[in-house]
Amino acid sequence: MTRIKICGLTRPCDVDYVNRYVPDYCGFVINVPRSRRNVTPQRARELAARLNPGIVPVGVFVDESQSAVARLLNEGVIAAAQLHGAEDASYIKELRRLTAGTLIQAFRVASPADAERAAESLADYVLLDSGGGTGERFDWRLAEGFKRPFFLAGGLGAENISDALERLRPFAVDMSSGVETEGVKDPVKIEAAVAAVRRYS
Ligand SMILES: O=C(O)c1ccccc1NCC(=O)[C@H](O)[C@H](O)COP(=O)(O)O
Repeated sequence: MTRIKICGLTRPCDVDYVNRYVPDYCGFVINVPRSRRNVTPQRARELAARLNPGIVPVGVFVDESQSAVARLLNEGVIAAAQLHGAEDASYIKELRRLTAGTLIQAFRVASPADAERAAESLADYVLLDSGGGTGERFDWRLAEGFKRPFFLAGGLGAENISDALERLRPFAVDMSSGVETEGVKDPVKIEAAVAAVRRYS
């Protein structure tokens, strides 16, 4: 069954929405001030404490120090870290030394070389994306036949999910903009997106 991640939760009611529709993962964008979905580590703690224990909390980071990422993993605030910056193999090796948490490395896929780099990642999973929370799709032809389990992200929502699953067979789909209305999470869109994945699976 294809896993589902709903990313970019910022408010207690967003957590209530995912608790209601139960995706497999949810994401908090932590310490990324340029993001409108940014939350502080303390806010992430409060939101994660409200989360259904059956949903895996993921921290989304951009070039955060390994010690700060490991602290949130080792405290159990998050169970996985999604790395969305320029983190390289040495960064991941050091992070692995500090924590046993699951690591997801995000790649912006704009060329075949990007997909090749992603395939070599030392992380547990890779996430193929157009950017980070942009609501835009990348050229899916670049992910056809991708050789390891991956999260598919970028411009996904209830309307294009079955096409994505049919073509690319990802391990998981990750949605943020596509389950928002006027910049905030929309429970009707979350319900529709989760149902679309479950229906297909
Ligand atoms: O959401 C953000 O603002 C963000 C900022 C910086 C790095 C990552 C960010 N988001 C990651 C995600 O929300 C998802 O992994 C993915 O990019 C979803 O994108 P989309 O559904 O296209 O909004």
